[in-house]
Amino acid sequence: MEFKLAAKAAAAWPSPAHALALRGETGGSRVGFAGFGSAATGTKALRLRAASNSATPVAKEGRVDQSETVTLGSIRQTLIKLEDSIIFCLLERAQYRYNADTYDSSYFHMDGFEGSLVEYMVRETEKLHVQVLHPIADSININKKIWNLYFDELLPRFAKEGSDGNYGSSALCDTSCLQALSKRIHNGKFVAEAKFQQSPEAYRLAIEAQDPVQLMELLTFETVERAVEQRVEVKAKIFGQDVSTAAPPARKIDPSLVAGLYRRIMPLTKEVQVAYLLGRLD
Ligand SMILES: O=C(O)C(=O)C[C@]1(C(=O)O)C=C[C@@H](O)C=C1
Repeated sequence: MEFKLAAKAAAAWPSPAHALALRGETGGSRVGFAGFGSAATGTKALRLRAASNSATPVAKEGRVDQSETVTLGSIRQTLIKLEDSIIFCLLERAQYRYNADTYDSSYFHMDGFEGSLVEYMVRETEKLHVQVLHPIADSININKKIWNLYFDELLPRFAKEGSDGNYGSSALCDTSCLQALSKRIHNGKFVAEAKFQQSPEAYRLAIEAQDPVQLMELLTFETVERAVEQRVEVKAKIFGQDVSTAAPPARKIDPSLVAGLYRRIMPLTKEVQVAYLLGRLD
């Protein structure tokens, strides 16, 4: 499968020379990366074999949480904590080179599995989570877009070119990054539930009209978004500072990349919110 960079993203981030290496290597869409899994250490010619490790389904309860735990304030605090998780995941991955073989299915062999090491790792670490939301939440999953965002737009911009042989570690870090991004973006379901509970009448009209544009206007807070961008850039500067170097300190990752990433994350979080709200009265 071949992917194209979104024009918006290309404007936000410079295109690296090795981005082209991604074409055709990241086509996995059979993913849902909510869980966490085991590590594998790579070698140049990957001939990895592992026991099948399917996640055990967890019973789901399709009920709406009407308690005070779903408040906009508390969910925004969760989103702020997830910023740290995302930045630390990116910093972990940035210590390895791009390692193209991690994404090349011809370098990875597993009986009964067609795909790359990273696709295998993500699939095997997948888990189901219990939710306390309206049942519509279960049908909303934009992991394919998150996969494309990470592998097409983000990773080639922050991973150094070339290979260092750490394919398993790279795949493990990629899996953690995808999980953190997925968790953050799908938390939009909780944000939307909190907003609905806070102003049910305003949202009810837009939901009954099945009007995604009006819903998008209602749930958007530009000042909050600008504050998020500024905060994550500052965090990336501080967390990614290499203290072993003399002034000016070297950065393990370009802080503007993280701000750029959030300019892509927030619209996806809002997309999840709109999808949730459109089905909220079903
Ligand atoms: O804080 C909110 O109200 C959110 O909906 C979250 C979020 C975000 O993704 O950070 C998304 C939309 C808003 O415009 C502001 C911020």
